[in-house]
Amino acid sequence: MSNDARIVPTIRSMALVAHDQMKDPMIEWANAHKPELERLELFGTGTTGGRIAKEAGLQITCLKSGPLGGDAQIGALIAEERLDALVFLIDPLSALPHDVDVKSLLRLATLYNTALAINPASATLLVRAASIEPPKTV
Ligand SMILES: O=C(CO)COP(=O)(O)O
Repeated sequence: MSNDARIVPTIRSMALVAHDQMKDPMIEWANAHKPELERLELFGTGTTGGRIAKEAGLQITCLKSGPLGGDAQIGALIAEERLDALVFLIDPLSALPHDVDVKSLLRLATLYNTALAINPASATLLVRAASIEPPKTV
């Protein structure tokens, strides 16, 4: 990825992940942003992705459930540079048995400069930005 692309990224693919307490907000958010999301290649962890497919009617590739390796699979997509953006609605009030996987995913998103939103407000700004074509470089 060139330096320009790292500063003004093009977003064509996005992963959607939500902890249990954040799944209802994720569904509400996905329904509110369906037109923008339909233009992207979507990936999701098992339960989040399944609910988005069913309750928002979006086409999404569902990986394993987060605690069973789904977070690691999303991290692998990032490491393979196959993912442009991640919306990860994190529950700030619960302890999670797979916290190491959550940390690893956030670390990889940071390392690879993946566009990242961890709450609905920033996710909205991210998906809006994703629908704007970046300026052409000369
Ligand atoms: O646990 C998760 C993210 O850490 C989400 O996984 P599910 O979408 O399978 O619930």
